[in-house]
Amino acid sequence: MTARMTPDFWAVIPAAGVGSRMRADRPKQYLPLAGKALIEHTLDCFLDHPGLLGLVVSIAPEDPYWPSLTCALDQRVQRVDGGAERADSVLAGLCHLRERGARLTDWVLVHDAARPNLARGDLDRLLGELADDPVGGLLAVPARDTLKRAGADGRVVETVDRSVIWQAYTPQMFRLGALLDALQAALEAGAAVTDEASAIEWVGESPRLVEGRADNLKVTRPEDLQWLEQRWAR
Ligand SMILES: Nc1ccn([C@@H]2O[C@H](COP(=O)(O)OP(=O)(O)OP(=O)(O)O)[C@@H](O)[C@H]2O)c(=O)n1
Ligand SMILES: C[C@](O)(CO)[C@H](O)COP(=O)(O)O
Repeated sequence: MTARMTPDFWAVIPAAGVGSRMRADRPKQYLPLAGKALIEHTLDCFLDHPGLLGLVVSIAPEDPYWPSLTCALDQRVQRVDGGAERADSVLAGLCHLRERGARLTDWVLVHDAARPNLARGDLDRLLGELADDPVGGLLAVPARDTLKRAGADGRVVETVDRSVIWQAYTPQMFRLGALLDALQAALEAGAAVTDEASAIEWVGESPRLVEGRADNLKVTRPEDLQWLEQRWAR
């Protein structure tokens, strides 16, 4: 812990996806956004933070784009080969941290390469609110709209109680040892692990939800990138 009142941390950035829903000429993390590649904005959020101990980015093995980026030369950034699924890419990053001497009790923040609009205030709130938490947790956004459960015929079955529904965002913050163990166990059991919290839940723990900004969106479809471009151009 430093005098900043937020704990020091490692970052793991899964960036080995192909971005199929984006339908672009390259993986979405390399598409241009406000003068540089989208992933460079994502990494800047962490590289600008004084509590960062180091950052591991999981990149597809044959990826031709990563080596040409300026951030690939930063001494604090290490590259590992990502895997077939997001969870495999995260696990590769965590294993690398462990092999390089990170302690099992160290905090690790996992953040999608495809979320370039993480606000410093959200990052600090996550770090500050979870600093003494026994489990860890994640940025999340409360459901805003009325929610419907759909039947196979495309008709409404019921209206869902939205007061207990949150959308899971990243970063997600857990102790290295706890996340490694949970992710390995969940993957070996074939459990669905779409985020880090799912793995922690799978071993019976309950991650804490820390409310974040809705504009920390994951660039998934072309309109998401257009929205960010317009917003950043203002
Ligand atoms: N095998 C994979 C798959 C995804 N990711 C990363 O996980 C994040 C969130 O995944 P998603 O938005 O689903 O990205 P893609 O898998 O690239 O997108 P799509 O599902 O549209 O192909 C992204 O930063 C992506 O690069 C990864 O590191 N390794
Ligand atoms: C981890 C995540 O960002 C939480 O919302 C999200 O689940 C990753 O995207 P995917 O489409 O599930 O791979």
